[in-house]
Amino acid sequence: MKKLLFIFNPYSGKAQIKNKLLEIVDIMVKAGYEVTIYPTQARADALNLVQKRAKKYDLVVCSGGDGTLDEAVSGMMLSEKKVPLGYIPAGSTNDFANSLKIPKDMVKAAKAAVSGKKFACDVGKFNDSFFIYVAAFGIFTAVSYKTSQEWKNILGHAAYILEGAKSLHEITSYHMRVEYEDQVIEDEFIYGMITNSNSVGGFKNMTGKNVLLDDGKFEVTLIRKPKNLVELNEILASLSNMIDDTDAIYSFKSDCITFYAEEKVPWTLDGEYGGNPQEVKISNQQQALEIMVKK
Ligand SMILES: Nc1ncnc2c1ncn2[C@@H]1O[C@H](COP(=O)(O)OP(=O)(O)OP(=O)(O)O)[C@@H](O)[C@H]1O
Repeated sequence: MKKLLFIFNPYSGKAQIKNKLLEIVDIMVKAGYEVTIYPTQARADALNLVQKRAKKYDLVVCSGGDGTLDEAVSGMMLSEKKVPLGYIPAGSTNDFANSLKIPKDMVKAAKAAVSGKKFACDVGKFNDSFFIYVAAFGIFTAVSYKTSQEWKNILGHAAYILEGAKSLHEITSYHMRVEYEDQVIEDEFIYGMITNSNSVGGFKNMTGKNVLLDDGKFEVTLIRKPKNLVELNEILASLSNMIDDTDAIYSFKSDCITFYAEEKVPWTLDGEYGGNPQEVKISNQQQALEIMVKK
């Protein structure tokens, strides 16, 4: 009999899994799986369990928010043997599920997890950690460490922080040297985002056009510290129109990018705190993970 490991965060979102659990497990069993069920008990549980146990199963399905998905992906990347991963979204924003066209409805997502098709998805490696759709630092991220609910307000927050700064010197920025392919950029940055997703913070097209999740490339957006009020206004205008029409925003695609900062910089990985390294190497592990999506 095929074996399925089902890991869910019972508290994700509004704990809506409580009303769906029976139906979800029934779908798994009807699809021919013997199911092991594990409600996460603490942070890092999903990561450790997937890393240690995935190899004994034919399929791993996780349910929760971005944090749980990130842990399952990281666990799978560290597992001796990778097996396909299904995802039943239960968090608040679920940018990545939208990008992959994984249904928002938990029951439909469960069906896709057990009888959908495999999609070989790119995974981001961030020093020794992993992310599935976004690694970011800077002004937008400070608020988003807590819950991804707050991602929804990132643009509002950015505008607030930028506009609220009495002088440009008040905006926190990081001096960094950024290297990718044969390019080097050295500047003061207020924000950086490396993504593999069509939407971030619930905003579609925020990450650029023609985004593919299996092309081995990230979309990179870096915002330089504005030099004067004119530039600040250009940045705000670009952000609110979601179009890049200012020199203060660098945007490009790359498969490998290195950041050297003069100080420690706090990052988020998939909306969760990702540590504060001074040096970061981010590389795209092309099609490293099979994710179950709707047929
Ligand atoms: N039993 C638990 N007690 C405390 N924390 C947990 C537990 N189970 C999981 N976690 C941790 O909670 C964090 C957030 O979980 P998750 O992303 O699934 O939910 P969420 O925050 O409600 O979703 P979203 O961020 O999309 O709104 C994860 O890092 C996860 O490791």
